[in-house]
Amino acid sequence: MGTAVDAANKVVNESLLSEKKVTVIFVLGGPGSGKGTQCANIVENYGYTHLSAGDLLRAEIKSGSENGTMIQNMIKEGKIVPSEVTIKLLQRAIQETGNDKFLIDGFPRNEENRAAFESVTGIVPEFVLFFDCPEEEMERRLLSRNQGRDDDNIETIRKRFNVYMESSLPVIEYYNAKGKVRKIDAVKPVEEVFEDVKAVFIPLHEKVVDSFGRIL
Ligand SMILES: Nc1ncnc2c1ncn2[C@@H]1O[C@H](COP(=O)(O)OP(=O)(O)O)[C@@H](O)[C@H]1O
Ligand SMILES: Nc1ccn([C@@H]2O[C@H](COP(=O)(O)OP(=O)(O)O)[C@@H](O)[C@H]2O)c(=O)n1
Ligand SMILES: [Mg+2]
Repeated sequence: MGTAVDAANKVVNESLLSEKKVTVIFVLGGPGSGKGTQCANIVENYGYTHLSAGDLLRAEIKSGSENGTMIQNMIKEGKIVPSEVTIKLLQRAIQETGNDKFLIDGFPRNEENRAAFESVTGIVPEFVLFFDCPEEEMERRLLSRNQGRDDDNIETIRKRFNVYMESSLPVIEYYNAKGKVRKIDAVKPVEEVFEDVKAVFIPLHEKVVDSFGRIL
């Protein structure tokens, strides 16, 4: 049961979100597991808005915000930025779009992220799409990503893997215990991984039509 403050926050945020029912899917998996790549495919096929927590943080650095230096240092060290910063960016992005369904990629990355998002927004994810990939494959992909990222070097990558094992996997376990994890074998080629992703999304989006052609 949440506290009175949690309940009050939830009411405020529900009204901020115009009491519209917002559908959220968390997209999780280690660094380099293919979250961003598959989110782009899902957006194209199923009309979700993709919100990458890492992209929002990098945009915040570029915008010259007062938090920029702190965020830049944490990313370089592979550390997780305090929830209040990331959640504000996610909330703003959710409110800016006209859409009502979102893929939230790379968030929550630790227990603090998870609990704060739930109490601040009142949003519970439909499910968690989890890209499961061995570390050596993720390392190979990150080292050849070539997006000019400060954190795609072997020293930071090792730190990110440690943070993933210690802080992010427990969040996936938390949702797994609630039956909310849809696990995808992410080591296969992009197209094959997307076939498995589609198998998760098709049942959500297929229309059931009766014998008169009416959508039920
Ligand atoms: N299934 C795959 N097989 C091989 N390379 C992949 C696959 N999925 C993504 N990649 C590549 O690996 C790198 C990391 O992918 P990305 O989607 O950025 O992962 P994440 O967002 O989980 O860090 C990118 O260069 C991407 O093109
Ligand atoms: N919820 C989040 C997500 C990312 N980040 C930071 O942003 C970095 C890059 O995240 P990302 O999701 O873009 O990285 P990938 O998993 O896509 O490689 C992380 O290593 C963290 O330093 C964070 O602090 N909190
Ligand atoms: Mg990514």
